[in-house]
Amino acid sequence: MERAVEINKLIKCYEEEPVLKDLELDIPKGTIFGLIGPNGAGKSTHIGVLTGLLSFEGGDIKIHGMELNTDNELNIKRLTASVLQPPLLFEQFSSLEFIEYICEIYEVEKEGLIEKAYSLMDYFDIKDFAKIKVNKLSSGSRKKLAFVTAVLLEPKLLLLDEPFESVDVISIERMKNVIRRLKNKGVTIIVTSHILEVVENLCDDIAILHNGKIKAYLDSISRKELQKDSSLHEIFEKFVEVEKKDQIVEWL
Ligand SMILES: Nc1ncnc2c1ncn2[C@@H]1O[C@H](COP(=O)(O)OP(=O)(O)OP(=O)(O)O)[C@@H](O)[C@H]1O
Repeated sequence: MERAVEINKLIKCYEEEPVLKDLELDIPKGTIFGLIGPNGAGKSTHIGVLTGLLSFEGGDIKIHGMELNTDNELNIKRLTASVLQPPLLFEQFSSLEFIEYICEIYEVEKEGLIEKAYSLMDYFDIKDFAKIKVNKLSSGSRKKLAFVTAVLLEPKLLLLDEPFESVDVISIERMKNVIRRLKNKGVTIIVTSHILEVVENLCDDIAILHNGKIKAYLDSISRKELQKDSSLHEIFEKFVEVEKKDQIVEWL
């Protein structure tokens, strides 16, 4: 099976403190891949490294067979789009100006772009904000604007860091519909989320990240086997070795 992402012995440190530790991970092309893990596990760091925004100290990463380094940076950027947490937006632009600006940088075909942008904004109920400055948007609308922009870039690899956070249930369903549509077109989608129900129902493969390493990689076959007896929640608890706390704090 062809790989969208191949990660070999990845080390990422903040101030010499390792956060990702010899991380190994291969993600097949055309899958919706869910990365889950407790707070501070390193999920956003992992996404940041894949976008090229964060440097790393050791190991190697290949995206569509290309080594992630300065030589290939531009080619890899052309393949990928991302929604970061918090989303990276330009505050003084209107929503539509932001979309147009990012699409111009990515050299997206101009013909029909505005129509496409309006139809996606309409689908996510943010069309009325097209001429409104980004700094006036609610956090859910900011997420949706970042998502719409990323989709308009027509990436082969879409990196989504907590795309559903702050987003209402109707729009979460619509985001899932768009993600599935992209998968059917051959796009690989990497998504982090704390909402296990969404991950469970959306993703093909799921990996559990804990203490800077992949503790479990659940593909469709191992998921079927494991989920015969346990929920994803239980599997998560097992792999992140959740400390049992039977009592709530005494003073409460
Ligand atoms: N810029 C930074 N400088 C120093 N340490 C950082 C920085 N960013 C993240 N960290 C640390 O790296 C670790 C991993 O953080 P990261 O945000 O990647 O985790 P996460 O799994 O995305 O967490 P969450 O689920 O809470 O969003 C944490 O211990 C965090 O404190």
